[in-house]
Amino acid sequence: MSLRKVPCTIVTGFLGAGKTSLLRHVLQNADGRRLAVIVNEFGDVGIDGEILKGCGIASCPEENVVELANGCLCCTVADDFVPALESLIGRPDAPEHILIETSGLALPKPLVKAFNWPAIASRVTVDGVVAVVDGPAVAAGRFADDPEALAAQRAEDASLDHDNPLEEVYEDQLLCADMILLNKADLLDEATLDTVERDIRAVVPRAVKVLATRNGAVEPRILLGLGAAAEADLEARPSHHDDEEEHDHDDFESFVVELPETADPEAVVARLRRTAEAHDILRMKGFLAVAGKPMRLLVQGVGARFQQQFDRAWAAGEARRSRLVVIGRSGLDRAAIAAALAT
Ligand SMILES: Nc1nc2c(ncn2[C@@H]2O[C@H](COP(=O)(O)OP(=O)(O)OP(=O)(O)O)[C@@H](O)[C@H]2O)c(=O)[nH]1
Repeated sequence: MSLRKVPCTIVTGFLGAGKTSLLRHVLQNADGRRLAVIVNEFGDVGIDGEILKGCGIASCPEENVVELANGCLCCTVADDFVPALESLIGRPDAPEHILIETSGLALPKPLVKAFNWPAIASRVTVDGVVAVVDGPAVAAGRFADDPEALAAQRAEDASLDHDNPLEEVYEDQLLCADMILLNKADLLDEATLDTVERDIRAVVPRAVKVLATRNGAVEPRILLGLGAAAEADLEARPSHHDDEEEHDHDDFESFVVELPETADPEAVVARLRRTAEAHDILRMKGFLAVAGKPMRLLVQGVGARFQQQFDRAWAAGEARRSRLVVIGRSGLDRAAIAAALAT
C-alpha cells in the first residue's frame, strides 16, 4: 500500500459563485487523472451532483460522484463526510485526487479540521482550499454590512461581528482559502474587477493568489497540487466561528417548489426572475419538464440572473417532474413565492 496521502481540494464559495462550473471544468480537463468528487448541497434535492453526473466524463464515472445532500457538510462531518472519504480511498481503484464541493453556505474550516481525524489523518491531506467568488455579487454589495443596521446592533451588543450573515459566510470562506478565483469576470469591466480584487485582499491578511476566471475555467495543473496541507495550518485560517463547537444555519432556509410541465419555458423563467427579485431570493436551481421535449431543462438563478439549457434526456422510467430548489435568508414567504411561481 502506498504511503502517499491522497490530495483533496476543498472548493468553497457562496451560493451560485461558480463551484460546480469549476468542478466541471477540472473534470473535463483531467488529462486521464483519476478524480472523484464529493458534493454537498444546502437544499434537500441534489442538483449539483446531477449536473456533474450528467457530464458523462470518462475520467470521472458516475460512481465517483458522491452526493451528500440534505444538510451542511461542516455540521455533519462525523456522520457523512469522514465515512464518505474513507469509502472513496478504500476502493481498489482509489482516486488520485479528490475534489470536495461544499455547499454555498458551508464554512470550510470545520471540514479542513476533519482531515485530522484519526480515521483518515494518515491517508488524506488538504492539497488546497479554493474559494470561488461571485464578482458581480461582491461589486453589488451583496456581502457588505448595512452601516445603519450595524451601528444599531453594535449599540446593543458590542460583541457582534456583522449584521449581515452573508458577509460572515463570505469572509469565512475567503479567510480559509489558499487560492481565490474571482469568477464571472466576463460580467465586470476592468475597473470593477480591480475594486473587487481590492475588497478581497482587504479581507484576507495572507498572501493568497487571486485569479480572475470565467465559468470557473482554471487549468487543473494550477488548481491541483498546491501542496498546502491546510489541516496542519489551521491557525493561519481565522474564522468568525472559531469559538463555537457547532454553528447553525438559522440565517438561511431552503424549500422545493414543484411546477407543472410547461409549453413556454421562457415565460416560466421570466416569472422566476421576477419572483427572485421581489422576494430577494439568493438562489434557485432545478429542472423543468418542457412539453414535447425529450430533454430536461436545467434552470439556474443567482439573485435575479438566470440561465437555462437542456442538459440531458429524461431517462426511461424517470418522472418528468419540474422541481426547483429555492434558497434565501430565513423568513421567506413560501406561500407567496409558490403562488407567484404557479401563476
Ligand atoms: N456569466 C457567467 N456566469 C457564470 C460564471 N460562472 C458560473 N456562472 C453561472 O452561474 C450559475 C451558478 O453557477 P454554479 O457553478 O452552479 O455555482 P455554484 O457555486 O456551484 O452554486 P451552488 O452550488 O448553488 O452554491 C450558473 O448559471 C452558471 O452558468 C461566469 O464566470 N460567468
